[in-house]
Amino acid sequence: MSDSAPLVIGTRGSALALWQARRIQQQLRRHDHDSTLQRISTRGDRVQDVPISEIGDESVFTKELDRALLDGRIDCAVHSLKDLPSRLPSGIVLAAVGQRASPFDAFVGHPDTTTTLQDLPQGAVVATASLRRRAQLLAWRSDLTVVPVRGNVDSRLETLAESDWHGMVLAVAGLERLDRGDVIRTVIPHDIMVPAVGQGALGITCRTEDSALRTLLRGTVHDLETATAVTAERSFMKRIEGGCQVPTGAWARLNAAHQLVIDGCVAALDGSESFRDRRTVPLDKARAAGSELAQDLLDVGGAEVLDGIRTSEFS
Ligand SMILES: NCc1[nH]cc(CCC(=O)O)c1CC(=O)O
Repeated sequence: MSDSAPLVIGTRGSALALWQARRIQQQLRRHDHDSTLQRISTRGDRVQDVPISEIGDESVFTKELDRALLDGRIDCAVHSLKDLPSRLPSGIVLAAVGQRASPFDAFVGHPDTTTTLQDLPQGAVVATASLRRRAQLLAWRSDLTVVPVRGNVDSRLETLAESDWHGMVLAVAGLERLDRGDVIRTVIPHDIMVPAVGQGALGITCRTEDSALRTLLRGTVHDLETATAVTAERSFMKRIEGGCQVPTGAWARLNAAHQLVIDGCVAALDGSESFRDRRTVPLDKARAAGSELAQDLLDVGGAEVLDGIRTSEFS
């Protein structure tokens, strides 16, 4: 990084990714740092017809950006934190975490209906390719039918409009960033659906050795409260081993007493078993709380459920 040259920010090319990268660009500009965007397509963008969990690669949305960082083609990369694997490649660091928008999932009803999540008819069809969303929907209502859908947010909404499904689940944050908050029928309460690790937050990666840039990002786009919460969530995910590949979720936040509260969930794919728990700890115990909560859920039966899923799908 030189003082005069604008920073080169790497981003995927989807509307959501570009919105997020521009948001970081604006924040840097407020601190007098100019930057340019470099669009980089990832395997996750190119393979649109296969559920992410079936690609079987945690870094499906990040590998090409990592390559560009290590090759020096970009200085930093902006990601949905949800899409960042718990272990980053050697030489790359999560330098800063941007302020979180809503962490929750949204129920989006078919445009020809007015149904909310709570009054879905018996046997209703809901689309999502996320194992976490699927498992928790079925744990809540075993009569629902869950069908897969992929593609970026706009194409999924089009697919829903043309389908005979009752609705679909998408992240509140992505819909609101794309100015499509109007399609949200129900913000799904966390007692029905624990959000994905990192959902609603942005992660900015750079080269580990680029200490000047790391300091700059910490001083400009980093949000401490979000960082504390996602530290706990990512430590949960590390202990569970597997982000989008397994049906788990974790959501951490600060309470009024300034403690960290983390909810975690591990569920069977068909919703027949579901394990949930919560921990409340001092802020300096965020990392430990995440992995201890994960360990508890594994111990009470989660490990068995996850082992069954891993061997049946990937062997
Ligand atoms: N898996 C794709 C993805 N990655 C981040 C978001 C939304 C924004 C966010 O969670 O920060 C989405 C879309 C969705 O899950 O509906």
